[in-house]
Amino acid sequence: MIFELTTTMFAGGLVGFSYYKMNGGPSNDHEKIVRIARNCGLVNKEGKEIRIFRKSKKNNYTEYVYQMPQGLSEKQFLDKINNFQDGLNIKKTTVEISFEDLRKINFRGDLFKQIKSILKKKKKIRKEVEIEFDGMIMFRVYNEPLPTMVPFENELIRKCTGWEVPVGEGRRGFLKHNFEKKAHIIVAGTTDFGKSNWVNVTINTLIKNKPNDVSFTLIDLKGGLEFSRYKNLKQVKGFATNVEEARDELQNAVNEMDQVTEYLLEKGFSNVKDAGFKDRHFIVIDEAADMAEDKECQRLLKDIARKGRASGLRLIYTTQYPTTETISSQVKRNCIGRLSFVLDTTTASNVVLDQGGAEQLPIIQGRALYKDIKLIEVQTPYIKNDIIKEIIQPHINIRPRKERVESNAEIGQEATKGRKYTPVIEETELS
Ligand SMILES: Nc1ncnc2c1ncn2[C@@H]1O[C@H](COP(=O)(O)OP(=O)(O)OP(=O)(O)O)[C@@H](O)[C@H]1O
Repeated sequence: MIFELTTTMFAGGLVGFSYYKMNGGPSNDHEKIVRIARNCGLVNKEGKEIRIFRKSKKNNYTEYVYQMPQGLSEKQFLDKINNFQDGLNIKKTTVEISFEDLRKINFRGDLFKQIKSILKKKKKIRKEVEIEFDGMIMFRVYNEPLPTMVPFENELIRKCTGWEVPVGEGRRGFLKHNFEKKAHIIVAGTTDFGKSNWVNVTINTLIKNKPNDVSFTLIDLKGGLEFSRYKNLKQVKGFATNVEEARDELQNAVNEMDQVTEYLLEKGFSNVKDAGFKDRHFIVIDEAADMAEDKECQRLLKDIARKGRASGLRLIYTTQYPTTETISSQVKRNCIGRLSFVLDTTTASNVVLDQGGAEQLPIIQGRALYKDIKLIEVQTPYIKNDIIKEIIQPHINIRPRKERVESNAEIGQEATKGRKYTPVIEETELS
């Protein structure tokens, strides 16, 4: 009896809601889009507004396509993306109660408590919007927002082959960056939004998938804390924590690059891939702004950015201060890969992505824009310290790097005979 009463009340609620909608309640998303555009001044001088051309429901979103009045631009709409998003989300809540929930009610127990706990399932829906121009202005309104957490797991590593690394979960699926296609990448973003985490995701994926072919030069100008855990890995060729050391390590990389280039020229190959070289050497710079004023570092970096691709060098260039001083035009031109977490200004976004957008990202750690043909919003994977520990542990070389380098250089020489190494295992705190 009570069950019938409850379900009747629920059904009555639904009817009431439909009646409310029919009689001028909240408008549908199409009407809201038109109204928001009008309120944002997206109307041309003749007073013409966007006009609906097509609406289509897809798997996880609805697409609204409008004719754009002459005189307006895609950029004007993109600049207002937050207005559209907020406008579509005003008071948008729903109660997720199924008949199954109602069936489970124990009518002999505390009914009030049980109904209260069902109502707690009330879920806030946050619709997210994408705007694109393709002759017409297109709004994609997604049913579900992007996740705010994508854990880095073995499954993600398995999705990457060769020199691919995870970029993140986008609205149309999982996105990867391929260092064979885009050799160098700029990673920018305001402090604390996920640059170092993404670099860790990249380093660990490469160590897992290419343990014998990958090598790194790690330049950590934020005091060495971020990369110290990798210092004694067999894959780490160079390690720098200040500008002087960075200069030396960059010079070593350039010397290696010149030798490889010479070999390629001699043998008539145009790049290491054609020559069948398996190795790739990643120069990872955490906070490039700290060497912006060092002329020698800048010269070496430009050289690597320009010639490194063909000779197997890969550049990962991160900064929280993207300006024309911290990212020189030559570095930028040669870093085709771009990933940006939230930035303060449109100007900063322009430096990294050649367009605005990063300044409008939601304030969510790990949320970023990846530049492909278009900008793609992603939630980057989050890697935990224990996973890093597990991946790198088998590769820690108990001899300090400097001695390893000397040892390599002396292989086959008399000098190595009877040499005593002191095994030093450096315990580093994982941040
Ligand atoms: N992909 C992610 N998903 C969820 N949370 C994340 C993600 N990436 C980073 N975070 C959170 O943000 C914090 C800061 O991340 P990270 O150190 O990578 O930022 P950063 O941009 O490198 O900052 P800084 O420029 O100060 O070094 C992390 O400790 C973590 O809590």
